[in-house]
Amino acid sequence: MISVAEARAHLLSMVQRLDAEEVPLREAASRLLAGPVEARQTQPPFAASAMDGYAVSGPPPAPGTAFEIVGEAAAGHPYEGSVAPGQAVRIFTGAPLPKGADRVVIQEDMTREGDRATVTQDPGPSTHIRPAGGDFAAGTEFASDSPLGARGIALLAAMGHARLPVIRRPVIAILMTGDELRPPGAALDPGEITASNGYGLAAMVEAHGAEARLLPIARDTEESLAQAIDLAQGVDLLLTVGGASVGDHDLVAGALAKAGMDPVFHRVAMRPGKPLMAGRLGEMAVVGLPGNPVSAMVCARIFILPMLHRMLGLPQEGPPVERPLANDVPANGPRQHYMRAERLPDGSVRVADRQDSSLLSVLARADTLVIRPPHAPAAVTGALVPTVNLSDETRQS
Ligand SMILES: Nc1nc2c(c(=O)[nH]1)N[C@H]1C(S)=C(S)[C@@H](COP(=O)(O)OP(=O)(O)OC[C@H]3O[C@@H](n4cnc5c(N)ncnc54)[C@H](O)[C@@H]3O)O[C@H]1N2
Ligand code: MOO
Repeated sequence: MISVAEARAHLLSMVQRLDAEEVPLREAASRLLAGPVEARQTQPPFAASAMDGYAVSGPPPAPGTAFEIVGEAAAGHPYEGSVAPGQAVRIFTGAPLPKGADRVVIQEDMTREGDRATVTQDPGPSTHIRPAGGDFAAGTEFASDSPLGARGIALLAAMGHARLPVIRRPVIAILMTGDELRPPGAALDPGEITASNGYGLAAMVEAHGAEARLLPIARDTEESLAQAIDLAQGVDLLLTVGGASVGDHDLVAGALAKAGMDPVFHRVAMRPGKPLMAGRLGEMAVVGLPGNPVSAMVCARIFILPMLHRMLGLPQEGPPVERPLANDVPANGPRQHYMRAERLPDGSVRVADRQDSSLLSVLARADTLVIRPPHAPAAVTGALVPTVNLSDETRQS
């Protein structure tokens, strides 16, 4: 059995950053830019009025100064002439500043009668002008190593990008296996249970930028598994779920070997997740997750998300955060234990009483995994323990 760290290193070495593809701006949200892009234009493209008022030339006019109104400038409707001393152009927010104008006096500080406008109070020093390029100049670089969010999309739109180069979405096939499994909602015959973890895995990888393909549930026969593995050909990563252990009906490793998979490892000193296996099938990485729902979800959090981050070119997450325990935990056995826990308002973590790897209700309540290294001695309330955040699973930028 290899350690968690060894398994993670193997798994990361099985994938690499994917190629770029170009997508319309409207499809770029939550995608990763493949590299820096440059502003295609200057913003604002021209000096513009920031207020509704009168464009005039010269220093701030004193109260009582009168101007002759020679024209009008509105957003999208420039005034083509120029403004001479003593003249004013009626101007609205967003309009290009006319030639010769040095400032905008806001309309609250002026009064108008026909073609004359007179300053009624000190307009102060502000010019109320947005200079050309005040936001950014053509050629300004935009780079981001996190998924594009609303603010980035708005800026890239302003920079004039109708299409953007983004990292291709990894395609992940998810294959649940087992004669006992029925889809959610289907009636259960004796001995049958509802398949659950594949749906959770799909939600998790989709929240992190992958395209998930949930394959039809395979039966515990070589033919059914071979057929399902065949359906997955061409994806970046195949996740099988179940049938990974040592029982007579655990046929997945055999079926993958028969399909030509080069095994990389089988079994990891972790809990849950001992039967985890991995290999390469042509260009495709394959990870065999244990069938127990919590085992599959925990292994995906610990191993599949880092693989996904590598494929997307995202930085790997930092080291585990240490938090104080809110209750005592016993000494650990030989496998690294990822214990389901809840963060309390004071920042401490309460480890759940029941840690069986079939208990989805406990996992759903948890927001943290407390990491207990192999052979860790008992730890008491208040002791600092390394933790993994589970709420990241549903992050969506
Ligand atoms: N003699 C041994 N038995 C077991 C060992 C062992 O080392 N020696 N390991 C145990 C551990 S740890 C785990 S984890 C399980 C995992 O085994 P498999 O990957 O072969 O999983 P299955 O046997 O197919 O299923 C386990 C359990 O989970 C249920 N299941 C399976 N798929 C799903 C699904 N998609 N949705 C919901 N539930 C699912 C399945 O019905 C079983 O109850 O092996 C131990 N045994
Ligand atoms: O490793 Mo199993 O996943 O403990 O339940």
